[in-house]
Amino acid sequence: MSNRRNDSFLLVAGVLGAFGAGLAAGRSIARASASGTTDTGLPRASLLDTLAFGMEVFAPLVAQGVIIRRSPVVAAAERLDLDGRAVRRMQKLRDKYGRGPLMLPLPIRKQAVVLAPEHVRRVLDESPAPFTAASTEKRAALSHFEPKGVLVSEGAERAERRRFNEAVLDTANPAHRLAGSFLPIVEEEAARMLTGAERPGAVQGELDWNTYSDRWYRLIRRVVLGNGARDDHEIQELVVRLRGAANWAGFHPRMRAKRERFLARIQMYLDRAEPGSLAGFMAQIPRKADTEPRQQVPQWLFAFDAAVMASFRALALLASHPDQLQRAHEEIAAHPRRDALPFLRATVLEALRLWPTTPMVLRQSTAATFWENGTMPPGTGVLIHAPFFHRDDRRLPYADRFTPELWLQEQGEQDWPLIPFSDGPVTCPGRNLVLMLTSAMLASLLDGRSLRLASGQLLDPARLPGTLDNYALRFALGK
Ligand code: HEM
Repeated sequence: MSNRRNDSFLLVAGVLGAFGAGLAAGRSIARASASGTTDTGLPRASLLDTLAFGMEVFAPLVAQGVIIRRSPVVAAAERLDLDGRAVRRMQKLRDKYGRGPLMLPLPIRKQAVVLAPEHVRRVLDESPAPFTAASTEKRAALSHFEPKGVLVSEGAERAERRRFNEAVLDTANPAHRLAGSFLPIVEEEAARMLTGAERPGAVQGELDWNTYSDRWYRLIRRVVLGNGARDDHEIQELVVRLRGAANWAGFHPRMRAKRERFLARIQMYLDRAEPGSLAGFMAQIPRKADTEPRQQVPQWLFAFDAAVMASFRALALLASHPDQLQRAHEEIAAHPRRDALPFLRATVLEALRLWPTTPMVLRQSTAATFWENGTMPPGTGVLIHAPFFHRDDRRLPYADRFTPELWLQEQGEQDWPLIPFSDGPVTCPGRNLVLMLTSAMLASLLDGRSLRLASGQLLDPARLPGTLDNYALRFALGK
């Protein structure tokens, strides 16, 4: 553990060092144009503001782990309120520079930060062209395990892989057409979580992160690859190792042998095509030469992590809001079928709004783009900081409160942009599947049971924390 902690602190120092060095090298460039606007009219951040952005917004997110979270850094982020500070820094940048997009004077890269809600909408609506999701840093990270995944694909290949993902994940359908196979798996794994029977040392009736996530990973392998993969710990270890490397993007050597072993194992399950799993369903979906089915699967295995985190945090929200917990119990009693639980879905969405699991939505412009106040050159990285738009207390009266109603009614312009699953043509195609499984999991755990936060103080409903360390949460569930 202490090695992991040292690693984490080294990483923070490294990220800050790299950002600082880049800035130092770029000093001369910035001096040449210190007027606060670029040659093409967009506002340009001062060196000090760029450094503050690097230290308070960018570095904490990279240090917490973009592809796989580093738990000790998440704990430190909660203690130091790093995500809250990041939002306040973004507010200061908006106060000073207006609507943006704000260009950062980095020597190594053209980089913009989005400051206005309508610009978020534009960038997401105009993806993947001229704002490609396959940005340089995303390609560097994801090529460790899925170089042909849809998220890092372009042009006709992207269109085909997107079609394939949407078909297998049944994107448009609130209840996946394999709900009849998936929901009993949720029920079974929830029951095992509750007994904790197979984990030595686990306390009966108490649910900690290790028990919760172990059972979820088993559930995910069953849903994605089939029951035969339930205890395939090797594939789990491979995905964790490869994602660990991906956190370092291009700075970590490629582990080609591991990647091949991982993809070959996925292929084995796809060949087996177990009925009732996504692997089985996939076998019925037409494909073309460049679909690359097995390279779409790693994203499904790893993106479920966010669902595990969000649903555990959703439990913390319910435990801290007795009226809402009562409402959850009423919904569960009234809906014995677990494929339509709007309030519990809204609770998971709120956990994702309050603590977004994709805090940085990244794009890169493929052509010059024209804005009210200037032109952004092609090849510019565009960063949308989701927590700023989700938790901006100057704009949103509910910024720091649990507000499930937001997701139960039609969202208004004033709520835009709440983008836990992104939006536009690159929006997450797994959204409905995730919401179905997580809400069913919450229902199975809470059905007829009381819920208490056993790991510490309740959350303050008037001011929810900027970071919530999911790894430290523990719940008592009783009859
Ligand atoms: C709570 C859980 C999840 C959250 C919050 C989430 C969020 C996101 C976000 C924000 C993006 C867009 C990234 C970008 O714009 O750059 C995305 C993309 C994607 N997600 Fe999810 N995701 C989740 C779970 C899943 C699951 C379980 C699957 C599959 C089973 C999945 C499949 C995908 C795929 C394939 C893409 C790429 C879409 C494309 O490039 O067109 N996600 N997700």
